[in-house]
Amino acid sequence: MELVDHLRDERNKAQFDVEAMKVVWAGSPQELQLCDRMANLVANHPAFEKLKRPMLVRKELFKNSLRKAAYARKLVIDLGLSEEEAKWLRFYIDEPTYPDLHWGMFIPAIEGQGSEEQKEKWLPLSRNMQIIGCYAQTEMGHGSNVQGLETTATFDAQQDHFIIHSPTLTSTKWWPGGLGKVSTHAVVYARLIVNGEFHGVHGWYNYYSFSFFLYLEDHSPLPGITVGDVGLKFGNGAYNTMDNGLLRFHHVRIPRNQMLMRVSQVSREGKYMQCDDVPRQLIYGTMVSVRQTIVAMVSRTLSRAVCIATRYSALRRQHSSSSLVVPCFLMIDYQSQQSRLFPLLASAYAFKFVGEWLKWLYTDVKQRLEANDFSTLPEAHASTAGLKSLTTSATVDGIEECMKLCGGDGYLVSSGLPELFAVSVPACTYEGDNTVLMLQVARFVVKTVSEVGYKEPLGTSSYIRRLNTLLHNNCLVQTGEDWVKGDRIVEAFEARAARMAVTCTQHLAKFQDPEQGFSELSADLVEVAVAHCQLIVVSKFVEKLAQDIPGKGVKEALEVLCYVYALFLVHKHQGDFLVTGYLTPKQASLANRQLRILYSRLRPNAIALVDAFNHTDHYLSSVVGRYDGNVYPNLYQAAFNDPFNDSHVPDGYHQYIHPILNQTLAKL
Ligand SMILES: Cc1cc2nc3c(=O)[nH]c(=O)nc-3n(C[C@H](O)[C@H](O)[C@H](O)COP(=O)(O)OP(=O)(O)OC[C@H]3O[C@@H](n4cnc5c(N)ncnc54)[C@H](O)[C@@H]3O)c2cc1C
Repeated sequence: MELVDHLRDERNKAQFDVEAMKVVWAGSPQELQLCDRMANLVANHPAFEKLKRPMLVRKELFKNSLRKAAYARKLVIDLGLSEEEAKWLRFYIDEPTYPDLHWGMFIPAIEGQGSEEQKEKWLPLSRNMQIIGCYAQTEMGHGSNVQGLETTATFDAQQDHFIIHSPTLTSTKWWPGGLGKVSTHAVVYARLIVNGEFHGVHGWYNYYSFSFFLYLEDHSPLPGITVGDVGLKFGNGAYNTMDNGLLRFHHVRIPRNQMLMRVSQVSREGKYMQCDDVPRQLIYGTMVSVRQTIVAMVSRTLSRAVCIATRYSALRRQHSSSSLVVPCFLMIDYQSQQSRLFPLLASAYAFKFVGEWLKWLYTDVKQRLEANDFSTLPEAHASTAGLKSLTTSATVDGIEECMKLCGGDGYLVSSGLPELFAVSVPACTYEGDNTVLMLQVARFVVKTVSEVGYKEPLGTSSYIRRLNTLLHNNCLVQTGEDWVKGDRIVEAFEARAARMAVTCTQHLAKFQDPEQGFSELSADLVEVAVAHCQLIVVSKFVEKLAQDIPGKGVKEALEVLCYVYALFLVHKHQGDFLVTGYLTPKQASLANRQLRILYSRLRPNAIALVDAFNHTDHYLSSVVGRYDGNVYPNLYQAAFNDPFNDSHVPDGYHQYIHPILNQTLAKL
């Protein structure tokens, strides 16, 4: 049968070289090739089928995910895949499972916090997956409040052991992925008690981590350990493939050398020592690394939702208001649809580029830390925390919007969007609750503002050096075209962020107790942090455009996306820009008018821009987002693929419907 491309006309409208844009999106020709290879390896392997996943009950679902993880491991071994290739293989399998935590948290924790000897012992075992580990920090009563962690590790000098104990119900380790059923080992965070003295109660990095066995040979828990799964989570399929666990200790003894001892140690005699040559700040480096990975991945998640909604919008026809009989309008041609969809398309690209920059930042910070230079650490920490928060929140909201953009069919599991939403929501919570992270960013920004004059702001906060100019010079825009200039846009975001930060800093100064002030103004402080982070995203997009970008029309298409992203934010947050006095109402309205012009320039490129994400149909797993656009026959078929349609007579029909029809309910 001849394959028909229902989106061919849309693809023909593209004004840029899609293959060149694929390279820009992937980061390099090598990355494109790598991702393409791994995506197709997964798409063509029967073990990684995923359409039935939302129909499975938890136990079947979990077994299915274990099967996939085993096949993935087998492929890694059989094909001799590198760690980088294996990472992309797992990504395209598209199912949260224990290896995510094993590779993403357990191994980095040992690498970052284990002594050389411990690394030599545990890393080969971990990398061969002869042991499987998880990362157990959160407790039932203490998530964001890491200072409150209650699990204790008491040193027993006589036996050269630590005794790990959960003194209260609220000290139960709660949520760690991979812990519930699979992990043989855990890195557990606990308060260290040596000679009756607590060590480290002043911050999360003062907690101590221990890596040890949880199970006996037959996979029954070691004596004193209670372990299990926290229970069913939101959504069908979604994050339920992961065994997020609970863990309690009843005076569990582990050898002293199970404490991760790179940063501090306890000697055989029970002497606690900080290792002077290894800075504790190194642990921040791990956080920066994990969060920058989240930002890198989340742009792909948003791109996936946007790809589905854009393709469906470019296929589905509606009636025009003048003719209610002849369907003529494509959904994508409604201005209102464009004003909801195109900013999300632009956001996916914006987040991709800021993710690339974060990757660079992490490498830079790592090199500096190794050379004992901590000068950029606070700024790097604030940037990664803030961008993790900003991008994951926007992505989750964006997926929900994409669902609505597809109308009723977006709500069907077969659209791929409900499960994508359900699996993505927790990214707003894990690795730091997004609001709590924004408050940390706000602290950093306010501190930077208050130190102006005697401490030089660095990197992404260097705009604060020009505080005077930013506070007093208002926007110079006179025409709509004035809005599509990179330096003007960046200056607008700088002025807004600087003015909001200064106002908040002044309000905080009125409080005698700074912490009380911080608490009372926390809602405003979050907005300061959002303004600071949006400035980072906008300025990194503008910086990207200053680079040499090959390919016919590619740079021009990206310019449109950049200004759509920025002007959409100006429009959405125009209250900030107006209240701070930087913009006049006329300038705000010019921005909005220019945004509409940009939407019309983006329109012909819309399908090509989502094709440039290079997503396979397997990865999208969406009937309405298929590459060929052949939606309706497949949507119809998907309904009949649901086992619920196996029979016309559902279970319970005779028992509960007949009595109503036959008027025999009295016998029920
Ligand atoms: C799917 C999933 C996987 C996870 N995986 C792991 C894992 O592998 N290992 C692990 O150790 N943990 C894991 N976690 C736990 C996760 O790290 C915590 O859920 C997270 O730190 C938030 O803590 P919490 O749930 O206690 O929420 P809370 O901290 O209780 O937050 C609840 C609400 O209070 C607000 N809030 C909290 N503190 C403040 C404050 N100071 N100021 C203002 N508002 C505040 C928050 O914004 C939020 O709205 C996972 C969680 C999920 C959902």
